[in-house]
Amino acid sequence: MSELTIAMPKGRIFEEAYEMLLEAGFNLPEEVEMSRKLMIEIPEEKIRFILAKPMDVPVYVEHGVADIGIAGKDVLLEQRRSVHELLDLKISQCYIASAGLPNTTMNEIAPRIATKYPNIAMKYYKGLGEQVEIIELNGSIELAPMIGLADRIVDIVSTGRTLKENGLVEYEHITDVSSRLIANPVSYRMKSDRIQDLVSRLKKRVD
Ligand SMILES: Nc1ncnc2c1ncn2[C@@H]1O[C@H](COP(=O)(O)OP(=O)(O)OP(=O)(O)O)[C@@H](O)[C@H]1O
Ligand SMILES: O=P(O)(O)OC[C@H]1O[C@H](OP(=O)(O)OP(=O)(O)O)[C@H](O)[C@@H]1O
Repeated sequence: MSELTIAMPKGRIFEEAYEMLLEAGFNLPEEVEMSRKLMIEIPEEKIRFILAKPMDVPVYVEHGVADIGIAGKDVLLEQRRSVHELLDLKISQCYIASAGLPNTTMNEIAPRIATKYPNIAMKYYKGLGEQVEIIELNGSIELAPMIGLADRIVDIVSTGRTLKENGLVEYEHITDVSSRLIANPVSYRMKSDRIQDLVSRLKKRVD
């Protein structure tokens, strides 16, 4: 049996993904959840986990240092890396929307859009025929319209609480997001038995 390296995102996806793997019958020690280690070997399962920033998971998978990984659709749409998307795990469900201060129209000449997703935002507004200036931020995106940095934000919405508590309203729903199982194309061919086994076990948890 070949060894499988799985890139897991730290942060909010981790817990749900870890639960799914447990439910799918993988014998994972609690250590994976609790420790600060970034690489964890599970010899009995011939699995090695690497714990990465969510935005970096597709990088490890594209380069083949991880055979498979778990990544948000937002990250996949933003980065468009050469990886196979194998399964919608239907966890960490949310969506990407545009939002801003209530009752405001966008500045007609090059409206400013603050976002962590410059490619998704650019593509969206281009599709609407609007020329925009993208202001890239790394977090706390909702601040941008509040302090006059941008006319709109393009960001993740889940419960809507962050928008509400900051006096913003949603304007357009752009796309739905959930976490996906992704694979390196070469690993997918070379380790197809192991990867197919993982996919079918996880699929049972999703359906
Ligand atoms: N509020 C949310 N509710 C549900 N899923 C979310 C939410 N925000 C983000 N996600 C999904 O979870 C993924 C990881 O989000 P997380 O906040 O853990 O990462 P991050 O913001 O990139 O990391 P960090 O906060 O460490 O910089 C996102 O790529 C997205 O798919
Ligand atoms: O609709 P809600 O349930 O309020 O969730 C949406 C918020 O969650 C994410 O932020 P995160 O918590 O990752 O913080 P960040 O600002 O550092 O990205 C996202 O960027 C929104 O700000």
